[in-house]
Amino acid sequence: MTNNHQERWTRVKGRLRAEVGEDIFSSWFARMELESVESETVRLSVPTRFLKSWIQSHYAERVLACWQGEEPLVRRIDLSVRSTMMRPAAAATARPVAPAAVTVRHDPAPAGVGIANGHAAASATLAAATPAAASAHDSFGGSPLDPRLTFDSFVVGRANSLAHAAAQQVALARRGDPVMFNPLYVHASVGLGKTHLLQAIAWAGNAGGARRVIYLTAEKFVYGFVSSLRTQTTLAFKEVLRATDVLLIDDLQFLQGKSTFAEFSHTLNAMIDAGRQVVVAADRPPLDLENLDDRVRSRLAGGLVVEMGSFGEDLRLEILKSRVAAARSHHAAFDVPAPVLAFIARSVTHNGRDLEGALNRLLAHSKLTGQPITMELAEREIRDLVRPQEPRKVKIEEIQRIVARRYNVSRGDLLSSRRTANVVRPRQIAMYLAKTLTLRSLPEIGRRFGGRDHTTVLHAVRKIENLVGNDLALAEEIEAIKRELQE
Ligand SMILES: Nc1ncnc2c1ncn2[C@@H]1O[C@H](COP(=O)(O)OP(=O)(O)OP(=O)(O)O)[C@@H](O)[C@H]1O
Repeated sequence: MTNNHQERWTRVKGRLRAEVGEDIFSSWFARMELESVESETVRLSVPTRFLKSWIQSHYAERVLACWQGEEPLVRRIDLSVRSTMMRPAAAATARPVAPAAVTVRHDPAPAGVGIANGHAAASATLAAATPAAASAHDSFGGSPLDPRLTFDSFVVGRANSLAHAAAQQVALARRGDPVMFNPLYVHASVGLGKTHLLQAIAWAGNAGGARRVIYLTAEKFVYGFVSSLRTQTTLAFKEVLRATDVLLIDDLQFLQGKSTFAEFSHTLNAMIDAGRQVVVAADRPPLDLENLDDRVRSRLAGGLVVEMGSFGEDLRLEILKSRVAAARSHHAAFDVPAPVLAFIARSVTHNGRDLEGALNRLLAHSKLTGQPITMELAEREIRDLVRPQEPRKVKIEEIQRIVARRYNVSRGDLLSSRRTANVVRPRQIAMYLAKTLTLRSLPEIGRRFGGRDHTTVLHAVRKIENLVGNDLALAEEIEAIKRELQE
C-alpha cells in the first residue's frame, strides 16, 4: 500500500468525521483501518464482528461515498474483521477507544430516528451503550446489539412498568447476588419493546465488565448450536453459554428443531440450577409455545412471567416526544408541533415500530424540503399507518370461562373427561370458538382442553359448524358469546 493510499484514507476519514460528527466517528470508525486498495475495491478492517455488521448496515453507503469523493473510481468497499492473531502489531499500537461515557447515538439519516433519554430515572444507575460493552458482548458470540436500545431510551408506562422494573433488577444485580426471578419471561405482541428491553439489560449488564451478559436471538442460538455440531465444538458452545452470568434469549417462538430444543432445555436447566439468570422474550406466554415439551414449558412458567400490554395513548405520546428530542439533537430544525404529536399518538395505535415509521417520514420530509411539519402534512404522510381498530385478542382461558358460565358448568368440567350431554356440548362450543377466534392449532387446543387429541377438537369444530348451519338458536347463542368475548 502506498503513502498515497494512506493519505487518501486520512482524507476519507476527515470527510466521514465531518459528516457524522465527532461522537459517532470515534464510536464507530476510530478503529477502522485501511488494509489495501485494489483497482475498484477498497479493503477496510475493524476489530470486531459487531462493528462490522453495524457499519455495514448503517454506514456502508456513506463510507463508499466518502471514498468516491476522494477517488471516483472506487466501486466497492470490502469490510472484514481483522484477526489480532495475524496482526500482533495492531494490538500494540491500538488506537484509543471511544471513552466509555460517550452515549452512542444513531445516524441521523432519514431511515432511523435516534432515541433520546426517555426515562431519566434509569440513567443515573444504568450505564449507556458503549462500544466497549458492545465488543465485550460481541466477543462472547452474542447477537449484535443496537446502541439505541438502552434503558435510557425505554419509556415506561402502565403497559410495561413491571417488565421494566424486573429487567432493571436483573441488569443491576451483582455476581453472587441471589437470583430473584428465574427465568424472567417477558411476552408481548409484535413491536411492543421486548427486544428493546432485553438489549437494554445486555448494555447495562455488560457495562461494568464484571459480569458476562449474552443476548442471543433464538435464531442465533440455533445457528450457534448447529454450526458447533458441524464443527464438532458443541462442548465449547455449551461452555460459553453456561459460563455466562445472564443469558438473554429473544424471540423464543422461533426456536426450531428437536435437538435444539434439547440443547435449549439443558442450557436452561443448567443455568437455573447454577443460580445464573435467564431472561426469555417471546410473542406469547410459555403455555402457548407449542413446540416446547411440557417440562421446559413449565420451567419457563415457573419463574416470573410478565406480559407487556399494548401502549396506551399516553405512552405513545411519551415515546414520540422522546424520539423527537433525539432526532433534534442531530437535526435541530426538526420541530413537530404538539397537536401533530397528539394526532399521531391518537391515530398510530399499532406498535412502537409504526410510531418510529411515522416520525421517520416526518423527519425525512423536514430534512429534504426544510418545510415545517403541519397537521395536513402529517395526515398525508402517515395515512397508511392509521389502522382500523383490530378486534381484541381472545384467550382460550377466557373462552372456557365465559362458555362455562353461560352453560352453568365449571371450567374444570370442560377440561375433564366427563361425557354427560350437559358438558359435551359446551365443551364442543368452546373448542369451536377456540379454533375460530384464536390462531391456536388443533393440537394446541386439544392440549388446553385437558390433553385431548387433535382429532377430538376437529370433530368438535365440524360438529358445531354443521349445527350452526341448521340451528338458528344455537347460531345466535354462539354469536352472543363471541360478542361478549370481543367486548
Ligand atoms: N417502551 C418503549 N420506549 C421506547 N421505545 C420503545 C418502547 N417499546 C418499544 N419501543 C420501540 O418500538 C420499536 C419496536 O420495539 P422492539 O423491537 O423492542 O419490539 P419487539 O416486542 O421485540 O417486537 P418483535 O415481536 O417484532 O420482535 C423499537 O424501535 C423500540 O425502540
